[in-house]
Amino acid sequence: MNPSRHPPYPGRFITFEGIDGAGKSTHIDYVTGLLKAKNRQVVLTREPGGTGLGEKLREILLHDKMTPETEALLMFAARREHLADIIEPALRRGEWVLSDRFTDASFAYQGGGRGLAREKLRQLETWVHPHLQPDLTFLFDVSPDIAQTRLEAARSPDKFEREKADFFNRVRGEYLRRAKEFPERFRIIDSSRPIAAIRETLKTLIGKLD
Ligand SMILES: Nc1ncnc2c1ncn2[C@@H]1O[C@H](COP(=O)(O)OP(=O)(O)O)[C@@H](O)[C@H]1O
Ligand SMILES: Cc1cn([C@H]2C[C@H](O)[C@@H](COP(=O)(O)OP(=O)(O)O)O2)c(=O)[nH]c1=O
Repeated sequence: MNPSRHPPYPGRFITFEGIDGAGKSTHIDYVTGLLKAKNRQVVLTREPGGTGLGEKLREILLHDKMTPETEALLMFAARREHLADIIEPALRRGEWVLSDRFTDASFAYQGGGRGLAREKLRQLETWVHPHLQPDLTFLFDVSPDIAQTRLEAARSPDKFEREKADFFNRVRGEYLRRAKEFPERFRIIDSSRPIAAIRETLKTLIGKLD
Protein backbone atom coordinates (compact mmCIF):
# COMPACT_ATOMS: atom_id res chain seq x y z
CA MET A 1 0.00 0.00 0.00
CA ASN A 2 1.25 3.45 -0.86
CA PRO A 3 1.37 5.40 2.44
CA SER A 4 1.36 8.75 0.61
CA ARG A 5 -2.25 8.12 -0.43
CA HIS A 6 -5.22 9.52 1.34
CA PRO A 7 -7.51 7.64 1.43
CA PRO A 8 -5.48 4.46 0.88
CA TYR A 9 -6.88 2.53 -2.11
CA PRO A 10 -6.58 -1.23 -2.41
CA GLY A 11 -5.51 -1.11 -6.10
CA ARG A 12 -2.09 -0.43 -7.61
CA PHE A 13 -1.03 2.36 -9.92
CA ILE A 14 1.87 1.74 -12.33
CA THR A 15 3.05 4.34 -14.84
CA PHE A 16 5.21 3.98 -17.95
CA GLU A 17 7.47 6.89 -18.89
CA GLY A 18 10.27 7.79 -21.28
CA ILE A 19 10.99 9.93 -24.33
CA ASP A 20 9.00 9.29 -27.53
CA GLY A 21 10.17 6.05 -29.13
CA ALA A 22 11.62 4.64 -25.89
CA GLY A 23 9.32 1.59 -26.06
CA LYS A 24 6.55 2.32 -23.53
CA SER A 25 3.68 1.20 -25.74
CA THR A 26 5.58 -1.94 -26.75
CA HIS A 27 6.12 -3.01 -23.15
CA ILE A 28 2.88 -1.92 -21.50
CA ASP A 29 1.05 -4.73 -23.34
CA TYR A 30 3.62 -7.23 -22.16
CA VAL A 31 3.25 -6.14 -18.52
CA THR A 32 -0.56 -6.32 -18.86
CA GLY A 33 -0.17 -9.96 -19.91
CA LEU A 34 2.12 -10.72 -16.96
CA LEU A 35 -0.38 -9.25 -14.49
CA LYS A 36 -3.38 -10.97 -16.05
CA ALA A 37 -1.48 -14.25 -15.74
CA LYS A 38 -1.34 -13.48 -12.00
CA ASN A 39 -5.17 -13.02 -12.06
CA ARG A 40 -5.05 -9.27 -11.53
CA GLN A 41 -7.81 -7.03 -12.88
CA VAL A 42 -5.95 -4.62 -15.16
CA VAL A 43 -7.06 -1.24 -16.51
CA LEU A 44 -4.86 -0.08 -19.37
CA THR A 45 -4.97 3.64 -20.10
CA ARG A 46 -2.91 6.57 -21.38
CA GLU A 47 -2.19 10.28 -21.10
CA PRO A 48 -3.04 12.67 -22.44
CA GLY A 49 -6.33 10.84 -22.96
CA GLY A 50 -8.08 7.95 -21.25
CA THR A 51 -11.52 9.66 -21.20
CA GLY A 52 -13.77 11.11 -23.91
CA LEU A 53 -12.80 14.68 -23.08
CA GLY A 54 -9.18 13.65 -22.50
CA GLU A 55 -8.93 12.14 -25.98
CA LYS A 56 -10.31 15.39 -27.50
CA LEU A 57 -7.69 17.36 -25.54
CA ARG A 58 -5.04 14.89 -26.75
CA GLU A 59 -5.87 15.71 -30.39
CA ILE A 60 -5.42 19.42 -29.66
CA LEU A 61 -2.25 18.90 -27.61
CA LEU A 62 -0.58 16.69 -30.21
CA HIS A 63 -1.33 18.91 -33.19
CA ASP A 64 -1.97 22.56 -32.28
CA LYS A 65 0.60 25.22 -31.57
CA MET A 66 0.25 26.82 -28.09
CA THR A 67 2.27 28.40 -25.30
CA PRO A 68 4.05 26.09 -22.81
CA GLU A 69 1.68 27.35 -20.10
CA THR A 70 -1.41 26.38 -22.11
CA GLU A 71 0.18 23.01 -22.86
CA ALA A 72 0.76 22.35 -19.15
CA LEU A 73 -2.73 23.49 -18.17
CA LEU A 74 -4.40 21.28 -20.78
CA MET A 75 -2.27 18.28 -19.77
CA PHE A 76 -3.42 18.71 -16.16
CA ALA A 77 -7.03 19.37 -17.23
CA ALA A 78 -7.05 16.06 -19.11
CA ARG A 79 -5.40 14.42 -16.07
CA ARG A 80 -8.10 15.70 -13.71
CA GLU A 81 -10.77 13.97 -15.83
CA HIS A 82 -8.64 10.85 -16.10
CA LEU A 83 -8.23 10.62 -12.33
CA ALA A 84 -11.92 11.26 -11.60
CA ASP A 85 -13.37 8.96 -14.28
CA ILE A 86 -10.86 6.13 -14.67
CA ILE A 87 -7.88 5.99 -12.30
CA GLU A 88 -9.40 6.58 -8.86
CA PRO A 89 -12.56 4.46 -9.40
CA ALA A 90 -10.40 1.53 -10.58
CA LEU A 91 -8.02 1.87 -7.63
CA ARG A 92 -11.01 1.97 -5.28
CA ARG A 93 -12.24 -1.28 -6.82
CA GLY A 94 -8.84 -2.85 -6.10
CA GLU A 95 -7.73 -3.00 -9.75
CA TRP A 96 -4.27 -2.45 -11.24
CA VAL A 97 -4.10 0.70 -13.34
CA LEU A 98 -1.34 0.82 -15.96
CA SER A 99 -0.96 4.25 -17.52
CA ASP A 100 1.15 5.11 -20.56
CA ARG A 101 2.44 8.39 -19.01
CA PHE A 102 1.30 10.50 -16.04
CA THR A 103 2.54 13.60 -14.18
CA ASP A 104 6.26 12.78 -14.54
CA ALA A 105 5.72 13.45 -18.27
CA SER A 106 4.57 17.01 -17.51
CA PHE A 107 7.71 17.67 -15.46
CA ALA A 108 9.86 16.12 -18.20
CA TYR A 109 8.23 17.67 -21.31
CA GLN A 110 6.70 20.97 -20.14
CA GLY A 111 9.40 21.46 -17.45
CA GLY A 112 12.60 19.97 -18.91
CA GLY A 113 11.65 20.23 -22.59
CA ARG A 114 9.80 23.56 -22.75
CA GLY A 115 11.50 25.21 -19.77
CA LEU A 116 8.49 25.87 -17.51
CA ALA A 117 9.43 26.44 -13.87
CA ARG A 118 9.24 23.27 -11.80
CA GLU A 119 7.41 25.14 -9.04
CA LYS A 120 4.50 25.95 -11.38
CA LEU A 121 4.16 22.28 -12.26
CA ARG A 122 4.31 21.34 -8.57
CA GLN A 123 1.42 23.72 -7.92
CA LEU A 124 -0.66 22.07 -10.64
CA GLU A 125 0.25 18.64 -9.30
CA THR A 126 -0.83 19.65 -5.78
CA TRP A 127 -4.07 21.02 -7.16
CA VAL A 128 -4.95 18.03 -9.36
CA HIS A 129 -3.75 15.08 -7.26
CA PRO A 130 -2.56 16.15 -3.80
CA HIS A 131 -2.79 12.65 -2.27
CA LEU A 132 -2.02 10.28 -5.09
CA GLN A 133 1.27 9.18 -6.66
CA PRO A 134 2.04 6.08 -8.72
CA ASP A 135 3.14 3.04 -6.68
CA LEU A 136 5.70 2.21 -9.35
CA THR A 137 7.08 4.03 -12.40
CA PHE A 138 9.00 2.29 -15.17
CA LEU A 139 11.30 4.78 -16.87
CA PHE A 140 12.30 3.46 -20.30
CA ASP A 141 15.62 5.20 -20.79
CA VAL A 142 17.27 5.47 -24.19
CA SER A 143 19.25 8.10 -26.12
CA PRO A 144 17.27 10.43 -28.41
CA ASP A 145 19.34 9.12 -31.35
CA ILE A 146 18.19 5.53 -30.89
CA ALA A 147 14.59 6.58 -30.16
CA GLN A 148 14.54 8.75 -33.30
CA THR A 149 15.80 5.93 -35.51
CA ARG A 150 13.12 3.61 -34.14
CA LEU A 151 10.38 6.18 -34.60
CA GLU A 152 11.39 7.01 -38.18
CA ALA A 153 10.88 3.36 -39.06
CA ALA A 154 7.56 3.16 -37.21
CA ARG A 155 5.25 6.15 -37.76
CA SER A 156 4.80 9.73 -38.98
CA PRO A 157 5.68 12.22 -36.23
CA ASP A 158 3.24 14.35 -34.18
CA LYS A 159 4.04 17.82 -32.76
CA PHE A 160 6.24 16.47 -29.95
CA GLU A 161 7.98 13.86 -32.08
CA ARG A 162 9.10 16.59 -34.51
CA GLU A 163 11.18 18.23 -31.76
CA LYS A 164 15.00 18.10 -32.07
CA ALA A 165 17.51 15.97 -30.15
CA ASP A 166 18.25 18.90 -27.79
CA PHE A 167 14.64 18.94 -26.62
CA PHE A 168 14.66 15.19 -25.97
CA ASN A 169 17.99 15.41 -24.14
CA ARG A 170 16.38 17.90 -21.75
CA VAL A 171 13.27 15.71 -21.38
CA ARG A 172 15.45 12.67 -20.68
CA GLY A 173 17.56 14.65 -18.19
CA GLU A 174 14.48 15.72 -16.23
CA TYR A 175 13.14 12.15 -16.16
CA LEU A 176 16.48 10.91 -14.78
CA ARG A 177 16.56 13.73 -12.23
CA ARG A 178 13.11 12.71 -10.99
CA ALA A 179 14.14 9.05 -10.84
CA LYS A 180 16.93 10.16 -8.47
CA GLU A 181 14.53 12.30 -6.45
CA PHE A 182 12.01 9.44 -6.02
CA PRO A 183 14.12 6.26 -6.05
CA GLU A 184 11.54 4.25 -4.11
CA ARG A 185 9.00 4.38 -6.94
CA PHE A 186 11.16 4.63 -10.10
CA ARG A 187 12.73 1.68 -11.90
CA ILE A 188 15.03 2.72 -14.74
CA ILE A 189 14.92 0.27 -17.67
CA ASP A 190 17.86 0.40 -20.10
CA SER A 191 15.83 0.57 -23.28
CA SER A 192 18.76 0.46 -25.70
CA ARG A 193 18.68 -3.34 -25.30
CA PRO A 194 16.67 -5.76 -27.47
CA ILE A 195 12.97 -6.19 -26.64
CA ALA A 196 13.50 -9.74 -25.30
CA ALA A 197 16.09 -8.56 -22.75
CA ILE A 198 13.80 -5.75 -21.57
CA ARG A 199 10.97 -8.26 -21.14
CA GLU A 200 13.17 -10.38 -18.88
CA THR A 201 13.87 -7.34 -16.68
CA LEU A 202 10.17 -6.50 -16.52
CA LYS A 203 9.27 -10.08 -15.70
CA THR A 204 11.65 -10.05 -12.73
CA LEU A 205 10.35 -6.71 -11.47
CA ILE A 206 6.67 -7.69 -11.83
CA GLY A 207 7.40 -11.05 -10.19
CA LYS A 208 8.48 -9.19 -7.05
CA LEU A 209 5.09 -7.44 -6.68
CA ASP A 210 2.48 -8.98 -4.41
N1 LIG B 1 14.06 -2.41 -27.43
C1 LIG B 1 13.70 -2.16 -28.69
N2 LIG B 1 14.50 -2.51 -29.72
C2 LIG B 1 14.13 -2.24 -31.00
N3 LIG B 1 12.98 -1.64 -31.36
C3 LIG B 1 12.14 -1.27 -30.38
C4 LIG B 1 12.44 -1.51 -29.00
N4 LIG B 1 11.42 -1.05 -28.26
C5 LIG B 1 10.52 -0.53 -29.12
N5 LIG B 1 10.94 -0.68 -30.40
C6 LIG B 1 10.25 -0.20 -31.61
O1 LIG B 1 10.36 1.22 -31.60
C7 LIG B 1 9.16 1.83 -32.07
C8 LIG B 1 8.64 2.80 -30.97
O2 LIG B 1 8.25 2.03 -29.84
P1 LIG B 1 6.99 2.44 -28.96
O3 LIG B 1 6.74 1.31 -28.01
O4 LIG B 1 5.85 2.88 -29.84
O5 LIG B 1 7.59 3.69 -28.18
P2 LIG B 1 6.87 4.78 -27.24
O6 LIG B 1 5.50 4.24 -26.90
O7 LIG B 1 7.76 4.87 -26.05
O8 LIG B 1 6.83 6.05 -28.05
C9 LIG B 1 8.20 0.69 -32.39
O9 LIG B 1 8.26 0.45 -33.78
C10 LIG B 1 8.77 -0.49 -31.61
O10 LIG B 1 8.49 -1.72 -32.25
C1 LIG C 1 1.12 13.06 -20.37
C2 LIG C 1 1.98 14.03 -21.12
C3 LIG C 1 2.37 13.76 -22.45
N1 LIG C 1 3.13 14.65 -23.11
C4 LIG C 1 3.52 14.38 -24.51
C5 LIG C 1 4.58 13.34 -24.68
C6 LIG C 1 4.26 12.66 -26.00
O1 LIG C 1 5.05 13.25 -27.02
C7 LIG C 1 2.82 13.02 -26.27
C8 LIG C 1 1.90 11.84 -26.39
O2 LIG C 1 2.35 10.82 -25.58
P1 LIG C 1 2.32 9.30 -26.03
O3 LIG C 1 0.95 8.76 -25.87
O4 LIG C 1 3.40 8.62 -25.31
O5 LIG C 1 2.63 9.34 -27.56
P2 LIG C 1 3.00 8.11 -28.46
O6 LIG C 1 2.00 7.01 -28.18
O7 LIG C 1 2.87 8.74 -29.82
O8 LIG C 1 4.40 7.73 -28.06
O9 LIG C 1 2.39 13.87 -25.21
C9 LIG C 1 3.55 15.84 -22.51
O10 LIG C 1 4.23 16.65 -23.15
N2 LIG C 1 3.18 16.11 -21.23
C10 LIG C 1 2.40 15.25 -20.51
O11 LIG C 1 2.07 15.54 -19.32
